[in-house]
Amino acid sequence: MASTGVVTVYGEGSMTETKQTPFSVKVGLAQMLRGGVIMDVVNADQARIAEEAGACAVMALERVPADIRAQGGVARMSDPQMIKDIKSAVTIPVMAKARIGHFVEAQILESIGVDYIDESEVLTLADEDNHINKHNFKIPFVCGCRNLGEALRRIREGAAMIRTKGEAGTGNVVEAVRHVRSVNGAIRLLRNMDDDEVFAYAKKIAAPYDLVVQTKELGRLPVVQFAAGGVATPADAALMMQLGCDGVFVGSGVFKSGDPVKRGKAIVQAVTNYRDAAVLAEVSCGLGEAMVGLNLDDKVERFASRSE
Ligand SMILES: O=C(CO)[C@H](O)[C@H](O)COP(=O)(O)O
Repeated sequence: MASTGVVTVYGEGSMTETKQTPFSVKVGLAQMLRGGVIMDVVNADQARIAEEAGACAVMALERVPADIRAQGGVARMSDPQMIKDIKSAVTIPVMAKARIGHFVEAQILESIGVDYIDESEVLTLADEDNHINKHNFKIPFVCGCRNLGEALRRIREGAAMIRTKGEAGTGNVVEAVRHVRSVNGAIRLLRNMDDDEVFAYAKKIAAPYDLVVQTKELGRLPVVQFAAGGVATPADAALMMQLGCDGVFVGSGVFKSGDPVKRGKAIVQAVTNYRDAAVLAEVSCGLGEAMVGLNLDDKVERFASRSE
């Protein structure tokens, strides 16, 4: 995780090859984001704020998750022109979201030159059974997960980067913590498992056996693992890092707060200095209003459960 040095690139020989770009190259590209913050932005001005704050990449989408929750309706891929405007406004990588299973949205995003595609449960599902075959694309994909089995299923489909899902748009970090602990706790169990037990464990978590073995050997996922969904403060971001993530996605937490410029910078500083409580205290001072946030009772829709 963040403290374990360089991630081994597993790909050739052990995972399905893409038709266009070796899987290991996509995994390597995603590794370049380690230690960074990826910020959701909905226009070029926000993208400039994110870059200025030190974000390692931006996620272009038409509504931050808190607004998707509040406004409802079908959430789809953003207007390609808006994404192009964001691409022209910044020098850092630009990600964009496609609906789960909507490989044509992904084809469009690839054709306009986005750097990464997020196949995201934050958008409305396009296919209830199938995710995109990500090996058919030359750019890397990031996908969400709640547990180890889900992470490895996405990697088998070609995801070069994993983010734990959390509950996007709630400003509540509890689900993000649950999902990071679930993935990393399962990896700790796996690490201590007898080799003979791995066959049954792979079946139990519905994950490809060879990827389970690789994860056991590495003691971590074979791709970068970011946290997402509900991170709203510098302390939340540092918590994700101390729990073993490689970086953090922040959406609503920045641009639904009282002072996005200040909070964005503070969250980036917190991820860089995640073990330094004095720095965390300093950057947490005077940030203005945090996003209001939601307590997760039964009435709150769980985006994280939309896919397995
Ligand atoms: O959808 C995302 C990643 O795919 C968002 O970047 C992330 O989940 C943002 O969530 P929040 O608005 O709660 O910070």
